[in-house]
Amino acid sequence: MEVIKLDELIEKARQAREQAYVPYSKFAVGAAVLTDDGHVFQGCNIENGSFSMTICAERCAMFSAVAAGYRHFKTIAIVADTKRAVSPCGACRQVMTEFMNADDQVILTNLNGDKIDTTVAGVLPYSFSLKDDPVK
Ligand SMILES: O=c1ccn([C@H]2C[C@H](O)[C@@H](CO)O2)c(=O)[nH]1
Ligand SMILES: [Zn+2]
Repeated sequence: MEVIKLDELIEKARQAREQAYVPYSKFAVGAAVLTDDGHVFQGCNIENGSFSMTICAERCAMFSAVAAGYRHFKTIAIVADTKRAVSPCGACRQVMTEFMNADDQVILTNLNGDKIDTTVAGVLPYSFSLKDDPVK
């Protein structure tokens, strides 16, 4: 299996951003997740006239990987045309905790090339986990 470089994953996120369906916000976001065996899944934000039905690029990419049978990703890269590296919303951070480990890699970037190389715990410290449930 070919080893994918971080720059290639970011390029996949940029390509996915081109597919964003954003007639309402005009704010296009792209994401790409890397699985343990080197597969890449892309996602873009997809809006809806019933606004709350919108899905973010990050969850689109993660759910696409899950639908293909993957249950763990080691890296997610996110890109938007923002002044600072784009930051994922709370819902997407929570979904990351379901399918990634606390020390797995989260890359926040923008079209200017600003880059923040952080982790799941970095974007969501003290995250909720069912592992804390004493009944389990
Ligand atoms: O991290 C984020 C934040 C927002 N959006 C989308 C949702 C909506 O389509 C638009 C504006 O919130 O950006 C994402 O895709 N990812
Ligand atoms: Zn989100």
